[in-house]
Amino acid sequence: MPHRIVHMLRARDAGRRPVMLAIAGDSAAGKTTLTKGLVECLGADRMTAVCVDDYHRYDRKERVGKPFTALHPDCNHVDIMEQHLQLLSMGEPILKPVYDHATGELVRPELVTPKDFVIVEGLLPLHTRLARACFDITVYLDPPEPLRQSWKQQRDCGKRGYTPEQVQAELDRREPESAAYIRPQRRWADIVVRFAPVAGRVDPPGTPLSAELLLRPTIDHPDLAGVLAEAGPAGAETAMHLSLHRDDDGRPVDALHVHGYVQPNESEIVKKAIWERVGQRTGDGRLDADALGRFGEGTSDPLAITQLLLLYHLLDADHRQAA
Ligand SMILES: Nc1ncnc2c1ncn2[C@@H]1O[C@H](COP(=O)(O)OP(=O)(O)OP(=O)(O)O)[C@@H](O)[C@H]1O
Ligand SMILES: O=C(CO)[C@H](O)[C@H](O)COP(=O)(O)O
Repeated sequence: MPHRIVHMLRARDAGRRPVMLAIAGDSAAGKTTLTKGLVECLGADRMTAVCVDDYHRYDRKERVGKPFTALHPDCNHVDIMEQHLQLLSMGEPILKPVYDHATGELVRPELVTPKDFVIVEGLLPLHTRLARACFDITVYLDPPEPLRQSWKQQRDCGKRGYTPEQVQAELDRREPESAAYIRPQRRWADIVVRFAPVAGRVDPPGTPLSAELLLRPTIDHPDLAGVLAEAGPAGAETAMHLSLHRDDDGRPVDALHVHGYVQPNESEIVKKAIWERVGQRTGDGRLDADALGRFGEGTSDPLAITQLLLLYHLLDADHRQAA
């Protein structure tokens, strides 16, 4: 079973290997935004980011008239992606294909040498068992569909030269493949992240979105009890609280709610408490706190807190390897 071999190779005592984080989700779900803050916080000298949409089999022109969209596994070199993920997870370099999203062309491949931490983001990083076996931490970004569609409209019209009608037609064409291949990856995530407004609240324009994080017991999460105690008694005006949810399979799972509408000083208390836990695992490395929570032209504390939690997991996985 090839996925077992990856686990065996990665577990054997062969020195340090990169910590691998997957961030999966549909187009414009916020993967690049989440990734960019982490890379800038840890530093590009310590972290490598790879987008697996670079494994598209056809360029934009070639895809016209094909019976599938860019979301379909047949429209991607999934087997080569798997090979490359295995190599990266063992610290080996790859010659990665490159898809230029601005022009829709496949361009010159690039040499990627993994640093201590590797983030792999894209449409299908958790599609196969072998790909999943390469990761230490897996995340699925799950914004409500209307929000994702508005992000895709803005981004594709603003940066990729599409008209609103073209974007809507493409979203409609992709929907069956989103349902068949993208959304099923949610099942394999250790953490499912949903940025969204809180239902029933009317907040002033510009209020950052809140975040709900399902913390599945597939990895060891930090003990948040101390952080929550510092945040104060659970309530609408505190920055964060935990609740018990039923997961898709009916099992109970912790849900962490991070409120975007609270006063900045409330978020600061939570950020400081998590930073202290992150700091215990940092070693000598420097971290740039200002890089967290940035999107487009705005800033968001729920985004910063989500990134901080992922930072904790990355450093914790590295710390355990060193121990
Ligand atoms: N937490 C957030 N709060 C506000 N806006 C956000 C957030 N996350 C993402 N966005 C916005 O959504 C848009 C799409 O985000 P992003 O480019 O990160 O998505 P993506 O999943 O990487 O897309 P693709 O895979 O299609 O390239 C961007 O304009 C970004 O500013
Ligand atoms: O879902 C996507 C990730 O951004 C892209 O839309 C896909 O990678 C290719 O699409 P396009 O034809 O617009 O370049």
